Amino acid sequence: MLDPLSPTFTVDVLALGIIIGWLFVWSMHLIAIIYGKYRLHRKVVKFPAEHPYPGVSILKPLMGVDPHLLGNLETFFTLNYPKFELLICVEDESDPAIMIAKSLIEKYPGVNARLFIGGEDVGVNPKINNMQPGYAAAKYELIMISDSGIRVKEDTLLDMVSYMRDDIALVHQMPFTYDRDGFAATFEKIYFGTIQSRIYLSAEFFSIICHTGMSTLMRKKLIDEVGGIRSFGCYLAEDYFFAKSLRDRGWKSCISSQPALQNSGVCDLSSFQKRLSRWVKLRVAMVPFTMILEPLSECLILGAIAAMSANYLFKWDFTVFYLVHVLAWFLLDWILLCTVQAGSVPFSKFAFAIGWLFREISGPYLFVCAVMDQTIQWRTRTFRLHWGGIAEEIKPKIKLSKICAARRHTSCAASACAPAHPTFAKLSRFAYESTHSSATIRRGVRRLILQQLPRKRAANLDQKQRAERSKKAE
Ligand SMILES: CCCCCCCC/C=C\CCCCCCCC(=O)N[C@@H](CO)[C@H](O)/C=C/CCCCCCCCCCCCC
Ligand SMILES: O=c1ccn([C@@H]2O[C@H](COP(=O)(O)OP(=O)(O)O[C@H]3OC[C@@H](O)[C@H](O)[C@H]3O)[C@@H](O)[C@H]2O)c(=O)[nH]1
Repeated sequence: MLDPLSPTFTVDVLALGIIIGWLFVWSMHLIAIIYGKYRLHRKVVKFPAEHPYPGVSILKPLMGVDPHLLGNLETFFTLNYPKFELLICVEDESDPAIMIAKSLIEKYPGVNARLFIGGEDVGVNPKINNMQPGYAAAKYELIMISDSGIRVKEDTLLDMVSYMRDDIALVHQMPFTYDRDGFAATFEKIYFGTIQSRIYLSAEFFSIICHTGMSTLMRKKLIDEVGGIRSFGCYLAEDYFFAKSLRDRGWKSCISSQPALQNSGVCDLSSFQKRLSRWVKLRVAMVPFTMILEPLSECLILGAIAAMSANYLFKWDFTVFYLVHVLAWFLLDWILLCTVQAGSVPFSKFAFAIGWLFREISGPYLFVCAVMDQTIQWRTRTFRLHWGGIAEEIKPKIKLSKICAARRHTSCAASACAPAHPTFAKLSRFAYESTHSSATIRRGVRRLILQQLPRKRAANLDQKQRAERSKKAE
């Protein structure tokens, strides 16, 4: 029994609290697996004939090109849904994504698709600024926001709309990944299919807001009620605040049955870790309790403190407790991943073990690094977040005209490579994610081209640029 007068009372309570928290996390494992099996990958329920489908305006904010953009975007042109429009938004008039969008618009004249170039400066969030002209032109009652790296199945929109019941205002797809090759892709799938799915499905089960805005369907009139998407432009995590604003007005949100298939052509460990680190900073600023709970809910950390507590309270062997804890966690993560994938994963169990260990070891380290650094880098811009989630741009975007020159360089180089050539992805990432000056970008792009293109092609490219420059000088 706990005795408040005992000198060890505080330690006793702490140890007991840790064991209760540890049991709670195990219940989250079970909830995620059971709820995931029940909620995900269900057959799409069609509307009865007398009930017309609501129209959907799909906003596609694009920035830059990667080797999968064409294929991903094309899946939206082949959606099986009776009434939708595609509003493709590109901020920069020299962005090569425009060419891709135009080629698809031409290829599918039967699809109601329009291109909005230039964006509108309505806040700090560049994704909102980019989408604003498209949003202003949207004519249907539902809007879908879908990021550039998302791929859809023919019936994805039907699936999402079927969850938009009378009391629901927001339906989102739980982030997951499309099957791709390579260790980075394996790592991404493991991250989204284990830790992220566990939190997402448990939060959904307990009706806690946990909305990532890569693929979201919302009632437009409810967003218009608070001034449209421009009212969320002061936040970087507009997705969380969309859900919060609707929840505060008494509306519900839910996940759809199909998880989101992220299929960006830029798939490497460093970009992914940067993205996760940006998300950690957003979460900590918006929901500060995650600063404590997030590291404490990591397998290796929680296992260690729970083993110490069990050893202190019940004299159980630390090492045996810890090893059983890690093994059971690993097995439940495998089951959850298979549940979210709904089929076999595109890698071996050995690859899973390596990827899982790497995720578990790097997760806490990444978290600490993210919390220590106050600034947020998103594509070409740098921001600082204030408590509550309001963002401020601290390093203005590299001047448009300058970065355009670097981008022209990139697309020129890209057309010289085969589209699937790894150089293409490298060049895109370099030019679009870089916060260096445009001269540095140009130098770097040039170095990459010279390193990786066959000599003759590189020389041609160089000659072409020199000719261009002397023409300009004239
Ligand atoms: C006793 C254990 C409690 C566990 C607390 C776990 C804390 C969170 C741990 C890991 C985070 C995993 C990722 C969750 C998905 C969020 C992805 C994301 O960051 N997206 C942002 C960018 O798009 C977006 O702006 C953020 C949206 C949601 C942020 C809110 C996160 C809070 C989640 C808390 C859920 C606790 C569920 C526990 C159930 C009782
Ligand atoms: O400057 C930018 C950056 C991004 N975007 C667009 O915003 C979308 C998401 O961008 P990224 O893929 O870089 O970022 P993430 O996947 O991390 O986004 C995620 O986290 C931040 C949230 O605000 C987003 O809603 C969520 O999708 C893309 O469609 C991209 O084209 C812009 O339009 N302009």
